[in-house]
Amino acid sequence: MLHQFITLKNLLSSTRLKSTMEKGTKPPARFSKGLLQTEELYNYVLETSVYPREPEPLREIRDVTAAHPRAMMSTAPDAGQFMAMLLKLVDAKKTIEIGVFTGYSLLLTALAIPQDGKIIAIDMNREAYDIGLPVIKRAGVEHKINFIESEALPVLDQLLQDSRNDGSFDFAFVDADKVNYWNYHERLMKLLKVGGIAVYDNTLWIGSVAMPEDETPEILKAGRQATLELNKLLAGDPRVQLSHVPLGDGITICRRVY
Ligand SMILES: C[S@@+](CC[C@H](N)C(=O)[O-])C[C@H]1O[C@@H](n2cnc3c(N)ncnc32)[C@H](O)[C@@H]1O
Ligand SMILES: O=c1cc(-c2ccc(O)cc2)oc2c(O)c(O)ccc12
Repeated sequence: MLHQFITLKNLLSSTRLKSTMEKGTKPPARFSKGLLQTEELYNYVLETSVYPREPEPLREIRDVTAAHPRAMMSTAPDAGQFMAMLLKLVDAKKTIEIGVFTGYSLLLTALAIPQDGKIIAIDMNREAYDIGLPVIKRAGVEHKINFIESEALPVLDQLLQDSRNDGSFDFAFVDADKVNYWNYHERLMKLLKVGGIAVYDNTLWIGSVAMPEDETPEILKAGRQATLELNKLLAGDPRVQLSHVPLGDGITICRRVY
């Protein structure tokens, strides 16, 4: 499906962009490649500031993921670099991740937290995780990870059954089914400590949030609607300080304030 998204996106933008340019008008921003002005600019950021500083195990996990038909689902390396910064800034020790896939974001988290740090990593499908696991093992951080193969909501509800988990997490990363992000947020607002951080991925949903509904490719519509609703709810949530950052596919940082 992801493959379809990307192909569709590229197809759509290149054909529409071409016809717009043939008419001699400036292409509207929604047709630009990626979230930056040009693909070249994005590559400049990656080549200058991201790849040279990317830890070797993360490069390896990108390599082993590259052959996967849904490889583009991995967290973007620039967004990952920013997450590693946040993890260090809040001195995160106890974290939770929803949506593991082959483990790029999981490994960057495991590398950023201390030796005795812990990550509860939830994914309903273990198959992709097993592709990245040898890299995680070689990096010497597997002992920090508790991988749970499950739908995420029941796991969060189970954690909330134990009052010792209330306000105990430093950091959460959500990168799974868009329709449930608000359900995850409601639970994370109890599990995170005050000052803890939740990061939501894909909050610009491949640029579709700024497309008119009737110009949005069918395949993006459900995710676009869910993301539009989530973004509105998060922006109006007084429990969090928020920053909507245009890295990768858009990430929204929420810091619990009470
Ligand atoms: C975008 S990928 C995660 C990418 C990952 N963060 C990375 O950096 O490679 C989304 C993952 O969420 C998982 N997922 C989707 N819906 C889920 C749900 N309801 N509960 C748990 N996992 C889910 C999928 O199986 C998939 O592996
Ligand atoms: O179809 C996608 C695409 C992405 C994506 C796009 C651009 C980036 O810089 C990073 C990621 O992410 C997805 C995702 O997280 C998901 O759960 C499903 C589909 C896609």
